[in-house]
Amino acid sequence: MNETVIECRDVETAFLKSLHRPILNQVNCQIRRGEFVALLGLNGAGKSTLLRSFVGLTQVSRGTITVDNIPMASTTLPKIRRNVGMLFQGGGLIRQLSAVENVLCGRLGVRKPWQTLFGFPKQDYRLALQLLDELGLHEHAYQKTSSLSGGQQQRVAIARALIQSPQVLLADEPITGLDVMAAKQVMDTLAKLNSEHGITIVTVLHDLGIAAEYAQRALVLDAGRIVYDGACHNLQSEFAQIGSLSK
Ligand SMILES: Nc1ncnc2c1ncn2[C@@H]1O[C@H](COP(=O)(O)OP(=O)(O)OP(=O)(O)O)[C@@H](O)[C@H]1O
Repeated sequence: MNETVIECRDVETAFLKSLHRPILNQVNCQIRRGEFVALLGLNGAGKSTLLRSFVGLTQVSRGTITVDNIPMASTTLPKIRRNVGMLFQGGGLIRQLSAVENVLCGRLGVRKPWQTLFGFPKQDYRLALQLLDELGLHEHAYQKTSSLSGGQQQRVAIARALIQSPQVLLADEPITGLDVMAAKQVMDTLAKLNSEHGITIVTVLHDLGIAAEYAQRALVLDAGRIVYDGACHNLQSEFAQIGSLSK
């Protein structure tokens, strides 16, 4: 539990004239294996930028990021990305493809083009269907994702991230725009992946109550800096001055 899986040391992005500051400003943080961490902060605080930096999608001008003790660099990125799955804001599904086809897209990075020329290998299909089954989407496997509800789409996106068997799952606002029931299903799914499969979860959230319910630790960002790193149960009183972080 105490093993560090992601570490940021003095991470800084380039100075942005429009913001009069770097998006990330001397960020230091650690994510430990098996944790469920909520990234919180007001709009524009830098949450998504920090989350994306954990998989090398943010250009960092200073400082270091290590994942599983591997320093992030262009040469190490493929190895790092094999172990870290990402759930993008809005899910990022291909709407005209079925749920199972979207999940299979998660295998594109590990399959050579010739291996998918005539369709994905049977074992990939079996795994994709098994994941959809585990996430309660068995009956929807062959349905176009455009016809699924928001919560179902988000679970397809989770299955797509899981097909590469990541040890860490990063989720950028996974419940934004979902109704209460769908949001609960998605958060319960992330909680189950964390508690039953030991997957480390780092998720951007806007709701302090949901963070307190699901996460063990919160990192709160303000103007590109981490202003709080600690337990979730006190968040409401701790951040009363900025009220709810909800959009
Ligand atoms: N590529 C970019 N070029 C210029 N500005 C950017 C870029 N990416 C992000 N920003 C700006 O940096 C700030 C932080 O963006 P980021 O998306 O990380 O914030 P956030 O905390 O996730 O916000 P939200 O809650 O609104 O999603 C914002 O003001 C955003 O407009």
